[in-house]
Amino acid sequence: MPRHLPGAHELGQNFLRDRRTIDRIVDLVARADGDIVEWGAGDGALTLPLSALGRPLEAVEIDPRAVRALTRRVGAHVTVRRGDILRHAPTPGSTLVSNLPYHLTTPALRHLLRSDGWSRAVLVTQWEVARKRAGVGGATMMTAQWWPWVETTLEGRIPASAFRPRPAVDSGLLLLERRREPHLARRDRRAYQQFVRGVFTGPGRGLEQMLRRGGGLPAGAARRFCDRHGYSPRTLPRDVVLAQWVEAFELSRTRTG
Ligand SMILES: C[S@@+](CC[C@H](N)C(=O)[O-])C[C@H]1O[C@@H](n2cnc3c(N)ncnc32)[C@H](O)[C@@H]1O
Repeated sequence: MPRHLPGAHELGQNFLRDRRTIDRIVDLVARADGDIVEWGAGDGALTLPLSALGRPLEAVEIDPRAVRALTRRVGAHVTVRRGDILRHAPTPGSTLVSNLPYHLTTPALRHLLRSDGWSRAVLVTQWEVARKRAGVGGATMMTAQWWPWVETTLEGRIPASAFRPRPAVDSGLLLLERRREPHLARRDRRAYQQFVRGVFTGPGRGLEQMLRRGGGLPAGAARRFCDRHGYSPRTLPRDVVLAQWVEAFELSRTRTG
């Protein structure tokens, strides 16, 4: 019996067909040196223009038909590998590029953030995801958890008409850069991320209560923190900006009322 191969839709195969968008992505990648890693190469819409930069390029793709076809079209400095992006570790110092398959956006972002190798990432995601990840109109828990180490910038909107087949929604172009000078030490990452999770998921109606009950801040410290930054009882964790997350985390560790 033939082995089942997932169809184009199941694999999130919405290929980029817009020259200007492809050029913008290549331009963002060209601003840094080092190896390039592409997650989800598909038919090479990005792989081939990226390969013209002449840098070592590793392209990972799960669809064996696409891997075979693309392998025939690239030069010796490009490796096309069949693999799962959720298990792939980008090489140290690399720039990671991906027009992410829609159905894997969140796990792929999580996997990317937990991988230590890459230094920048240029990503295409659904528009709403891109806005949220960049903290536009409020930060998500994942954004806040990685903010001290990774800067995320929304580089623009990509119309649905730039893809084939055409998806239901527009996309966004995201640039993630690992900070050269992080706002917290690497050794604090686990504790900081647990603190942010505690505040986001903590019981309470507004930030002050959530800082106390979810983040463990003494009552007086939580109140003074909110007063100092003009946070009202209706302020939510998503309204807190990077510098104040770091400050609240430091306060949670001093634990003086
Ligand atoms: C949105 S398409 C992008 C294709 C191409 N890079 C482009 O921009 O036109 C996503 C690609 O990821 C591939 N893909 C889906 N799931 C994958 C996985 N778990 N690991 C590797 N590639 C995957 C799909 O087969 C598809 O080629």
